[in-house]
Amino acid sequence: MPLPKAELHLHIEGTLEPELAFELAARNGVALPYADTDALREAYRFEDLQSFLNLYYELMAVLRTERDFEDLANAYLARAAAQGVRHAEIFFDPQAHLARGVGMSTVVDGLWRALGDSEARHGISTRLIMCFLRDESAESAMETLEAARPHLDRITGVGLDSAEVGHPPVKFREVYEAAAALGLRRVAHAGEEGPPEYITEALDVLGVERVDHGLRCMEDPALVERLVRDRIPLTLCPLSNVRLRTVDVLADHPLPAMLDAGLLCTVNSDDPAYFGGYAGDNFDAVAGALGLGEERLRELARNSFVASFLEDDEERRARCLAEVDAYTF
Ligand SMILES: Nc1ncnc2[nH]cnc12
Ligand SMILES: [Zn+2]
Repeated sequence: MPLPKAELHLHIEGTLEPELAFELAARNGVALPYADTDALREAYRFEDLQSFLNLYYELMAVLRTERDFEDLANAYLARAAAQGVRHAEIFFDPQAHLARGVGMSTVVDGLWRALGDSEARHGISTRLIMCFLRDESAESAMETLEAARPHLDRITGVGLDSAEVGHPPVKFREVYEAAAALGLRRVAHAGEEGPPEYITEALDVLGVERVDHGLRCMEDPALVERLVRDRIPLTLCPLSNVRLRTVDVLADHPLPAMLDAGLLCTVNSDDPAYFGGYAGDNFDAVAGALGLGEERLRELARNSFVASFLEDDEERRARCLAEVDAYTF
C-alpha cells in the first residue's frame, strides 16, 4: 500500500495521456499533427515552461464534450488512487476552453461527473480550483470569474498559471479581490520561473494562502523567514522542475534545503502525463534522488493534508493524517 497523500498541484488538462488524447481525437473528429502516441511522446522534450505550454494548449483541442472532461478526470483519479492519493485539489484552465468555444458548463459539469462520486468510487475527496491564465488580460480573468458564478458551489478557489515571466501577480489584483469577496480560496503559481518578488507580491497583493511552486523563494532569505513564520505552504513539483529545466537534475533539487529551513513543503505532480509521473512517482523520485528517509516522507505526506483546503471537512483531514501516522513503510 502506498503512503497516503493529498495532491495540491495538479492541472487536470496536464493528465491527458497520449492514448486518451488519440481516443478523444478519434471520437471528436479532431486531427492531431502526430502520427501516433510514440510520435507524440517524442514531442515531450521541453526547453522551458513556454515550450511545454505550447503543446499543452495544442492537445486540449481534443477536449470538447462533458464526457471528455469526465473521462479525463476519471482516468486521473484511478491513477492517483493507485498511488495513494486520498485527497486532490484540482486545477482547471477555463479560458483555454472558452477560447475554443467549449463552455464553462461543459467543463465544470463534465469534471463534476467524475469528481461528484470520487470519494465513493476512488477513495479520493476532491476540490476544484479555477485558474486564470496570467498571459491573458486582467479583463479576461474578470470575465472568466463572471462566467463561473453559476458554478461556484463546485469551485473552492482560484489560482494563477501559464507563462509567468512578464506577468506579475499585481496584474490580477482586482480579480483576486472579487474572488475573495465571493468567498473563494486563493492560490497562485509564483517563483517557478519568475523571481522571488512575484512570491512576495502574490502574498501581499493577491492574498494567496498557498504558493504553487515557490521554488525561487530560496534566493531571498527574508522571504523564506516569512514563509516559515506564517506557515505558508508551497506546492512543489520536482519532476516538473527537471522536465522544464528550472532544476538541472533531481539530485540538485532544493527540497531537502527547503525542509531544513522549516518550509511547509508538499510534493505534487503538476502535469503528470507530460512530466513522467503522478504523485507517488514524485515521492519515489525524490526519495531516491535526494535520499529522503521515512520520517521526511511522512512529513511531506502530513504536510499535504495540513496544507489542503479541508477546513470544511476537518474530520476527513484528521482521518487522513491518522492514516499517515499509522503508515508502515
Ligand atoms: N507548471 C505550470 N506552470 C504554469 N502554468 C501551467 N499550466 C500547466 N502547468 C503549468
Ligand atoms: Zn502548475
